[in-house]
Amino acid sequence: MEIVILDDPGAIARLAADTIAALLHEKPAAVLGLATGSSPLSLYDEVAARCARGELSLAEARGFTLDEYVGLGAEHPERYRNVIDREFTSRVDIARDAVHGPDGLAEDVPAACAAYEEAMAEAGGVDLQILGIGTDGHIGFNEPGSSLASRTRIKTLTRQTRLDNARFFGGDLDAVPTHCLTQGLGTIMAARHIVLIATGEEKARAVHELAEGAVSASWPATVLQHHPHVSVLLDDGAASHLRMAGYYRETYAAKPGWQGL
Ligand SMILES: N[C@@H]1[C@@H](O)[C@H](O)[C@@H](COP(=O)(O)O)O[C@@H]1O
Repeated sequence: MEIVILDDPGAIARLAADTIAALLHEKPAAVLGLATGSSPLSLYDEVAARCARGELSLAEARGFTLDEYVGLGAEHPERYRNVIDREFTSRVDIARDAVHGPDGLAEDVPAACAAYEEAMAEAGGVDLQILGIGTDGHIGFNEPGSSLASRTRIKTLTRQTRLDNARFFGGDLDAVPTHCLTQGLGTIMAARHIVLIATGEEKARAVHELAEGAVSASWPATVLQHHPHVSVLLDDGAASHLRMAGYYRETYAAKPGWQGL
């Protein structure tokens, strides 16, 4: 796991966008794993700006989102399918039908989850997975207690996650769905490269557990310690509980500029 601490949020977005650009240069039809939440927004802005300037094309790329609320109507602005269209798909040149997400309105939920796993496998798996992290250490919507080997399935959201996400629902906790479909931890672990972005002090405890805690379902993101290629991009606030912050800073500062994540 490589920990990169950058004070400037723009630098985090540029570094993550450089990583996407390098991948697309090698493999124009790359499969991107897309995350919702506020953490990747400046990255999506950066990718959209590069596409607008003609520096980057996602015309052949494909995308799979991590998760989806259960039961939000097709037109609901917070339905993750709509969020990802608004924040990403509609702003870059990726084909709209090349971006997929779990079906939160499916009648047969287990079948929809299995179909989603199959679609990802058929696409050849995710090349680069963008991740955020919840304050309780969840990734996707894999709440504490999630099996480290889990695959796409229905989950009950914790009260903490619903409280955290109430800001997207006008501050109304009751408006936040109670259930979601999410790629499992095992599904996320199958991605070839994972770039996790966390900013702000409210993420500091979760980031400490992710990088320096014991691997445990109590802090689901700790499963990433078993992944061979994870890049964790942090600002000072999110890095503020890291015991080894000085070491991570020195290590990254000494890294040759040509070497990507
Ligand atoms: N399902 C999403 C996660 O994918 C995201 O990482 C997390 C953190 O969100 P934010 O980036 O807004 O802090 O929130 C939600 O629960």
